[in-house]
Amino acid sequence: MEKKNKHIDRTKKVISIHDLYKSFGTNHVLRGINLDVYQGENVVVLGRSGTGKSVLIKIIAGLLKPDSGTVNVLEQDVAKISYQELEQLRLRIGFSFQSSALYDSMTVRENLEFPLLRNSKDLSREQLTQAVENALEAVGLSQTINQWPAELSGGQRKRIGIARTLIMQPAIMLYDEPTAGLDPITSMEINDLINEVQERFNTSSIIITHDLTCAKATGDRLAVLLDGRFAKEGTFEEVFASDDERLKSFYDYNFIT
Ligand SMILES: Nc1ncnc2c1ncn2[C@@H]1O[C@H](COP(=O)(O)OP(=O)(O)OP(=O)(O)O)[C@@H](O)[C@H]1O
Repeated sequence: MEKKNKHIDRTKKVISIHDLYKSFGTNHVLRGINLDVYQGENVVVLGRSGTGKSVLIKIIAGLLKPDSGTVNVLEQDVAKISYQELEQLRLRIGFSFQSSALYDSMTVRENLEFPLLRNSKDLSREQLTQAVENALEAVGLSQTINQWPAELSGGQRKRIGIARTLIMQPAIMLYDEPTAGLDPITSMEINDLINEVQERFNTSSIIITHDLTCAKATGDRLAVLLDGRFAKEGTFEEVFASDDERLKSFYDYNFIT
């Protein structure tokens, strides 16, 4: 799918990270991260295994505390707000984890109802059903409503996981390795879905991956994490036109189409 870039509002920063540092003991993982994500923008964070991509999105979601620096999400400083405010903020952030993390003992319908029942207790049965049907329709899997996760393919489970986050109408989507473990065709479908979600719900997204096909298909902008900092930012073409040998070798080892 061609990306159009028309949806980005550069006057609104939904995520703004300044001079972020995070270490675990002597393991200095993030060493001066700066990143702005604009309304409607898909930003891909690329990096090799263990470079701190997951740590970064956990900090954005308030699941880990930074050692220093500021992390503003939807105009709130995640390190400074109260626990209650953080809980409210998290409701506006949708996570798509590496594993789709569906509950195997629940049908697709029950999996999707679960976050709604936990967070919006006064919904009627009709409203719940409507929300579930809308979310399933958005990911193209209306027919699976009464199925069990075990009956679905890996790609379908991934889509249901995305539907379960969409049901909360998030402003921000965080995708952690959305195409990991999927075949190339299914990966392409997930890439298309990420773009469709962006266009339909006007979300802003951070997509962390080392799949360059995914990065090229979904990223309005790429940021390459190397040695705890963003070594390069720009469009796919800008990043990989660079003379930096580290980027060249990343490209050579990872690009497959
Ligand atoms: N809670 C934690 N406690 C201690 N060390 C941690 C913790 N979380 C992450 N780390 C360390 O931080 C580093 C970065 O981990 P992270 O999971 O962010 O990597 P990644 O870039 O997401 O890798 P991958 O692509 O393999 O998922 C690793 O060295 C990891 O061991």
